[in-house]
Amino acid sequence: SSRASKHSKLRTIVAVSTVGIIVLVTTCFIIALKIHRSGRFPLQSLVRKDYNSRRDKIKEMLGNYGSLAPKRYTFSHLKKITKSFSEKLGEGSYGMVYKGALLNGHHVAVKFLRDTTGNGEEFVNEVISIRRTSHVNIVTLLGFCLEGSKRVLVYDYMPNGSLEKFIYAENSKETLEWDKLYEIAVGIARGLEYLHRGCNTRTIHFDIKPQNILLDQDFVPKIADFGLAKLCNPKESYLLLMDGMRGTIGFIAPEVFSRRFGIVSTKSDVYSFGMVLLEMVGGRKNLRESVERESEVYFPDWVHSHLTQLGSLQPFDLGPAEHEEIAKKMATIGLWCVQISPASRPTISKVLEMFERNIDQLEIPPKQFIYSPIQDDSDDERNESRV
Ligand SMILES: Nc1ncnc2c1ncn2[C@@H]1O[C@H](COP(=O)(O)OP(=O)(O)OP(=O)(O)O)[C@@H](O)[C@H]1O
Repeated sequence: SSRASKHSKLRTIVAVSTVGIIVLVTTCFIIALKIHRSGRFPLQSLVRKDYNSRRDKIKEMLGNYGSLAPKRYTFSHLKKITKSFSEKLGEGSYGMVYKGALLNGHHVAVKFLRDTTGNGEEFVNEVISIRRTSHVNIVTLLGFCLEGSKRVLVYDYMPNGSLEKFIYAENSKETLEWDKLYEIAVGIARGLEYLHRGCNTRTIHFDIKPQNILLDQDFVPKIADFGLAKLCNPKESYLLLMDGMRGTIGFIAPEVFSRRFGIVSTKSDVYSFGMVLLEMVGGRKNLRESVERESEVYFPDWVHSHLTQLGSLQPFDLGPAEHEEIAKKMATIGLWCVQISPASRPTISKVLEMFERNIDQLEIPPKQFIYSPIQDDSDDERNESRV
C-alpha cells in the first residue's frame, strides 16, 4: 500500500508540474502577444527602425539631387503602366524589357534587372550616377523601382529600336541613307566622348555594339545599357561579354580578353566603335557576311585591301560620289579604331576630329593582323583601369 501511495504522489506531482508548465507557457505567450500588438516588442521595433532608417537614407540620397534625382516608382505602379507587363520589347543579358506609358502618356522602357549585386543603397547610388550621366546621345534613365529583391530601371522609350535592325535590314524600307548612317556614327562618337571625357567620372562602356545603340523618333542615336555592368553580377557580365564576342565577332577589344595584361581603357570602347562603323559600312548591303563566307577574309582586312589597292569600296553599289565618300570615310576611321594595339587607335576626340576632315585628308592605317600577339603598351595608356 505504501508503494501505491508513492505512485499516486508521483502522479500528482507530474500532473501539477504539467499544469504549471502549461500555465507558464500560456502566460508567456499571452504577454508576448500583448507586447507584440502594442508595437513595443523590442525585436520588431529594431527591424522597423532599421527599415525606416534605410528608407530615410535613400530618401535623403535622392533628396540631395532635387529635380535631377531619378524618380522612385512602386512595383504596383510599374505593373499598372505596363498593363501587367503585357508588351515585351525583348530580353537582354540583364533581364526582360517591357514597354509602358506613364500617366502623362510618355512612353517608357521598363527593364527588370536580374542577378543584381550590392545592397539597396549601393543600387540607388549607381542609379543616381547613371541618371546624372545625361547627354543627347545617351538613353535617359527616368527612374527606378527597389522593392525587396526587385530592381527595375525605367528609361525613355526609343521608338525606332536598335541600330542592329537597320544595319542588317533585309527590307529596303528599313535601310538608312548614307548621310543618316553618317550622322548616327558621329552621334555615337559624341556620346562616347561624353562618357570618356565630359561627365563627372571617366566611364568605359564595355559593350558598344549595334544592339546597344537605340534610335529615337528622329533617328538620333542613344547609347544604351550604360552603367549596368556595375549593377549586376560582374562575373556574370564578364562571361556575357565573352558570349557577345562569340556572337558578334570582334566587338570586344582584344586586350579585354588578354589575361596577360587584363587592361581595359577608353581605347577598348574605341575598338568596339570602330567595329560598329565597319558593320555600318559592310552590313548595310549585308556584304560583310558574304565576304567572310565566300573568301574567308576577315572583313576589316577586306576593306583595307580594297581601300589601299583600288582606292574604292567596289563591289559596293554606292550610287552618287558623295555616298562613296561617306562610306570610305567611315571605313577609314573604322580601320584606325580597330588597330590591334590600343596605343595606335585614336582617342574618341580624335575620331570626332577625323569626321570633320575630307576623305583625301585621311590616311589609311597600316594593315592589322588580328591574330598577332598584343603588344605591351600599358605605358602609353594613362587612362587605363583594370578589369
Ligand atoms: N529604351 C528602350 N526603348 C526601346 N526599346 C528598348 C529600350 N531598351 C531596350 N530596348 C529593347 O529591348 C530589347 C532588350 O534590350 P536589352 O538592352 O536588355 O538587351 P540587348 O541590348 O538586346 O542585349 P544585351 O543586354 O545582351 O546587350 C532590345 O530589343 C532593345 O532594342
